[in-house]
This record gives sequence, C-alpha cells and structure tokens, in this order.
Amino acid sequence: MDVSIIGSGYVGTTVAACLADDGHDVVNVDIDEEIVAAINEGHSPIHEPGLDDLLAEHAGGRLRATTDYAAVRETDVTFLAVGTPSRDDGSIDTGVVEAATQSLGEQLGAKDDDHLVVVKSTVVPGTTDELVIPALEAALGEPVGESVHVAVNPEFLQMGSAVENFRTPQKIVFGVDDGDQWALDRLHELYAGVVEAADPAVVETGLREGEMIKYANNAFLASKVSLINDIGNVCKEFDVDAYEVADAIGLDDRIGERFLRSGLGWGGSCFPKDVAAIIAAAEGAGYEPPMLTAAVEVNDRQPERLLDLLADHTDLDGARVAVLGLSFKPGTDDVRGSRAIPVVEGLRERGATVVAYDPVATGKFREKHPDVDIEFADSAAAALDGADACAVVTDWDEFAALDAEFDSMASPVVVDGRHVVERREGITYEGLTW
Ligand SMILES: NC(=O)c1ccc[n+]([C@@H]2O[C@H](COP(=O)([O-])OP(=O)(O)OC[C@H]3O[C@@H](n4cnc5c(N)ncnc54)[C@H](O)[C@@H]3O)[C@@H](O)[C@H]2O)c1
Ligand SMILES: O=c1ccn([C@@H]2O[C@H](COP(=O)(O)OP(=O)(O)O[C@H]3O[C@H](CO)[C@@H](O)[C@H](O)[C@H]3O)[C@@H](O)[C@H]2O)c(=O)[nH]1
Repeated sequence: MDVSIIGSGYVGTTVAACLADDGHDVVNVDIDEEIVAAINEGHSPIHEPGLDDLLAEHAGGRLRATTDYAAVRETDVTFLAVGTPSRDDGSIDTGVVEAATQSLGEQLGAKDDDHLVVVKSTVVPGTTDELVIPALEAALGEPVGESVHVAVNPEFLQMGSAVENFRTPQKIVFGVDDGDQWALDRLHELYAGVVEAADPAVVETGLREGEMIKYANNAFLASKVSLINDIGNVCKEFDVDAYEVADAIGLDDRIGERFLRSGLGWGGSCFPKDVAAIIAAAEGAGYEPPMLTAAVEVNDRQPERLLDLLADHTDLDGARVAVLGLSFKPGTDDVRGSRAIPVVEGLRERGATVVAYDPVATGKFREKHPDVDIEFADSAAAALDGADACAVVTDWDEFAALDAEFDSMASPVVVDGRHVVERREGITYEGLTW
C-alpha cells in the first residue's frame, strides 16, 4: 500500500521503516527539515537499534521523507504519529494533533479516491471523535465515513527495542467506528506482513476503546513498577532483597515476571505523560483514580530515596558525585522524563558537583537541559575517577562490567538505582530496594 506518516519521531520513523521493509511504499511528513534530510540520506534521526540499517536499505527506494503535506495525496493511508505532550497540569496537549489534522484535511479535500486516516498518537478517549473527526470534516466539507475513514491504532513499542517490538507485537489494536469494515480491511492489509510473521492477537474494537486500551496498558505497567517499588522499599526496611522476592512472585503467572525491576522508577516519554494525562482526563470527567495517583506518588519519591542513601554515606555539600546513566532506560538516547533529571537536580541542590556519563545520551541531555550545571565525562571510568560517590541511574550493560574502575574513586560509595552493579569488596554499596 502507499502509506504516509505524519510525524517522524521515535514512532513515525520506526513504523515507516518497518512498513517499508514489509513492502509498502512509505513517505514520512515532518515539519523538521533536519529529520527529513536524515531519513532521505538513509540515517536514523534517533538512536534505535536496527533502525539505521532499515533506513539505509529503504531510503530513496520504498521510503522517503518530506516537509510537504501534499505527499499524502499520493497515498491510501495516513498515520498521525505526532507528539501528544503534557500541559503543566498533566492533561494532554492535543495542539500538534489538531494542527497536523488540519493540514492533512486540507490535502485530503483535494484528493478524489478513498483514504484512511489512522490515529497512532496516544490520545485520551474521545479525542478522535471530538477533535480529529470534526477537524477533518471541516476541511473536507463532508462527513467522515464517506470517502475518508478514520481508525485508531495505538502503538505499544518500547524504546530501545522499537523495531523488534513493531515486528513481533503480542497484540495489534484496530479501533474503528462501529461497522466500518472498509477501514478494518485496510488495516488488515497494512499489517498483513506483521501478522503473517509474528501471529499477534488482533483486537478489533471501537475508537474510544482503542484509545483507552493504550492508556490502560501504560497505566497498568507503570503501576506494576510502582507497586514493586513500594514493596521494594518495605524490603529495604527489613534488609530483604526485593529482587529475590520479585523473582519468586513472578513465577506466579497471575503476577508475571516482567516489569518487576524495582529501583529508581519509571521515566520516559510515555509512562509519566500518559499516566498524568489519563488521571487528568478522569478527573475532568468526575473520577479521581486513587491507584494511579499513588503510582505517581511512589515514583516521584524514588529519586529522593536514592539521594537520602547517598547522603547517609557522603556529605553531599561540596562532594563530587559520578552519575552513571542519563537516558531514561538502556538502549536509547531519549532523556525525556529520565530519572537522571531529579537525581542530578537533587544533587546540585545539596551542593554536590556532578560528573555524568552516558554511552549515548549525553548530547540529548545537554540539548534538553542546557541550564543544568554538570560536567560530562566520556567514559564511566573518567566519571568515577576522583569521585566521592556514585549514583547508578540507568541499567546500561556496560555498568555491570565495571570493577577496578571503582578503585579510582576518592571514596568508593556506590548507590545503585537499577540493580546493575555487583556488590564487591572495597566499595560501600547500597541498593535502592535490596
Ligand atoms: N516514543 C514511544 O516509545 C512511543 C510509543 C508508543 C506511542 N507513542 C506515542 O506516539 C506519539 C508520537 O511519539 P514520539 O515519541 O514518536 O514523538 P516525537 O516527539 O519523537 O515525534 C513527533 C514528531 O512530530 C513532528 N511534528 C510536530 N508537529 C508536526 C506537524 N504539524 N506536522 C508534521 N510533523 C510534526 C516533530 O517534528 C517530531 O519529529 C505520541 O502520542 C506518543 O505518546 C510513543
Ligand atoms: O521492571 C521495570 C520495567 C521498567 N522500568 C522503567 O520504566 C520505564 C519505562 O520502561 P519501558 O516500558 O521499557 O519503556 P518505554 O519505551 O517508555 O515503553 C513504554 O511506553 C511506550 C510508549 O507509550 C509503550 O509503547 C510501551 O509499551 C511501554 O512499555 C523506564 O524508565 C524503565 O527504567 C522499571 O523501573 N522497572
């Protein structure tokens, strides 16, 4: 099929490259000229394993990028994959979705044959019905469901394994207006390659249900991590290793072994904003969700607990502290919502000097947080050299291999927020929940 994707960030670029690899002709439309140029040159605009290879293979062939929305007229299907950030009160900011939908509608008004618009951005229930469809109808001058159809198809990929997740999903969700078989047929055609290769469950549902499934998925996973962190904090009080406990309870398949890694908590571009958005949406509708609010509260406290543990062993005022890891998780250069931010800010507030190292995220951290006063080291060894204490923030594999590097610390205090560094003789080691 001929596919256009509006927004070429983490999701739009991954989906475009994977669909091109499945044999579709794909065009990415983005307002950012640098991103467009990178894709056309066959380079990934983001660090994501496997993406560079796919772009190198398909750019200039089945995949291209442009800033010109007119490209959508040459396609059968358009994904909306633009960002849906948080407003200051946590509620979803749909401004970009609205702007992109209007630009899309103007182009579709000038197209003769049928078209499917697929909302892939994460949006709160009702957004497609109350914002996307009316904006399209205003531009088209006709009701949606005649020549232009609308569906929601939330994305569940994880950063750091996005390409693999898109290719081998456990489920795909197709949300359509009741009875819109045409839209469902197009979605099945689009995903035929993925379904054939990975045999995922295909959930056919309504527009609002499709939107809500995405929030429920993220809220459940974020809450699961907060629950194991709450339990982990209790474990720490009793000198019990929360990882041994988690390994055991994870054997009960009603609990499941994944997302039981306790420590510094969840960050990223999705969990924090999506949990906040669904809480705000629920409150707007008259329901205050206490479990979700508690999940956020536990998460907000974990960085503070790491700082307290550091302070138990080191006078932080004037200390030089090595921070290992800046990305919100390993395998990505994304620093949005990273737990490194409250850790670094907390250290600075307590008068410490911070020297940070991350294998890939230093550039993004500098770019997004130009005002945070820290030094950046070009290796973990360099960050540790002469440091009075060390905070492990991201579970990069290379931190697990650190050993003699700790010997060059002025005072070898290590507080591990991710259960990645081995306890060893010669270092004062504290785990957050073990
Ligand atoms: N990042 C993830 O892992 C992930 C996973 C699943 C779902 N999601 C959801 O997918 C959506 C996109 O997330 P992302 O992380 O890819 O966002 P992103 O910020 O990385 O990318 C958004 C892109 O949209 C472009 N853009 C902004 N305004 C535009 C416009 N008017 N027209 C065209 N392009 C425009 C930006 O330049 C940017 O490249 C969000 O709703 C997010 O919640 C993200
Ligand atoms: O046991 C765990 C698992 C995760 N995390 C943390 O939780 C955050 C999120 O991790 P992960 O879910 O792996 O990363 P994302 O790429 O943000 O993916 C989530 O958010 C995406 C965007 O909505 C969804 O598509 C994915 O399904 C969902 O897992 C990270 O800070 C992790 O360090 C833990 O602390 N303990």
